Amino acid sequence: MAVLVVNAGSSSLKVAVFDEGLREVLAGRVTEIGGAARVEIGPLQGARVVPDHAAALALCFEGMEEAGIAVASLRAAAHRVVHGGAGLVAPCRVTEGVVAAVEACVPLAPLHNPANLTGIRAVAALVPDLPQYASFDTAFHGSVPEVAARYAIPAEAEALGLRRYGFHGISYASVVRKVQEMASGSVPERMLVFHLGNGASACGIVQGRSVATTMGYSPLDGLTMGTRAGAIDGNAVLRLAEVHGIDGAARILNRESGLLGLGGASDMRALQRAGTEAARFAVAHFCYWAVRHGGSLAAAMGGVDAVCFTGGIGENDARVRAEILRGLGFLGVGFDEAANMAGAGVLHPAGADVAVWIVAAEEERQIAMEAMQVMASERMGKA
Ligand SMILES: Nc1ncnc2c1ncn2[C@@H]1O[C@H](COP(=O)(O)OP(=O)(O)O)[C@@H](O)[C@H]1O
Ligand SMILES: CC(=O)OP(=O)(O)O
Ligand SMILES: [Mg+2]
Repeated sequence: MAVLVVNAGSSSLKVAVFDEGLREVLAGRVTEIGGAARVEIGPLQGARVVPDHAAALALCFEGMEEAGIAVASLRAAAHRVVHGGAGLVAPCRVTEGVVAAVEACVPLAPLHNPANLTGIRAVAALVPDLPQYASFDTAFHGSVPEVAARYAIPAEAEALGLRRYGFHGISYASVVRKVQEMASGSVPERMLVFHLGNGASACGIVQGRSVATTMGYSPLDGLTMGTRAGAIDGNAVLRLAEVHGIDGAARILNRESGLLGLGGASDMRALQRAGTEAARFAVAHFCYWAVRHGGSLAAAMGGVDAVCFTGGIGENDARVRAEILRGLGFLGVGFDEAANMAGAGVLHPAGADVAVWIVAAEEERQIAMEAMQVMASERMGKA
């Protein structure tokens, strides 16, 4: 009996199947969804036109069956849900109430929550009796102090739910777990973690708990991203809404900005290949703002003992890592150029005060572990 994990990102759909001993028996992904996507699921490999997340999920089921994993053998499905709002703060069983709460958060995470709901509904349609579970990207940031979570706005505005929730929490939790495993139980006191994917954020983590993060009310704030603007003055948002209407402003800020708006492509690999002046500027903007925000998080922690990179760009793009690490040199961060180019796990030189690591995000395993914990407590409740 196995657990199917569905991780719908803004531009990708990742699936994995874990057995009861948490061994990964299948991992697959569809990336660059929205056009000529790449498909890597068991025997299904190559380029395909995949217009949306529903089509990507259908391909995942096809690949799973072809790889010899029958849908009937699944014991549960577990999903990444990006925005859980104020109410959904711990992994849980998916009920109608949970679906309604995730639906209510769609305006807060327009690129993500619809894809997460697509996954939940597609699984329910295919295997109606399969128990489903959800883990929330917002949950890891429940430890952030009020001073970092609140905007300086009046109470009536705060009452609309306008506060900084933070995202990529499943990834940050998996990084903390993996560093803990690496260091046999302990984690560095102050960790600055960069999750650099299509969506990008950074997080200050003290004693394994989030104390500050760059994303806020929605996954739009903070770093320059694939198609999202990152931090922008509220009055500039109002001006865009005046000229383009609210939907137009939302489209520009969420889907047409970031690397795409500056450099003509949202995908870091494509930008690095393009090598045009605009592409170079977009990459420079990405790195500059990662450093600026990293400095702010370091200030919130009173210094840094370790820097970690994760996510598609953080794990794979040596040039971006080098640029960011050079910018963080003032914090005492050093790195070995050859280790960085080789993509080794450990990037700091021997004897360094600040550790620098590449830690592959294990969102799917984290989600499976969390779902299994909820299942275990359900069994305890029944016993
Ligand atoms: N080898 C690589 N070199 C540079 N960038 C890469 C590489 N592999 C993946 N990326 C980038 O990672 C980003 C996607 O990250 P990922 O974490 O998979 O996205 P998502 O946010 O959709 O989960 C894209 O910009 C892609 O170009
Ligand atoms: C929250 C978020 O931005 O997720 P992703 O990086 O998968 O788009
Ligand atoms: Mg992602």
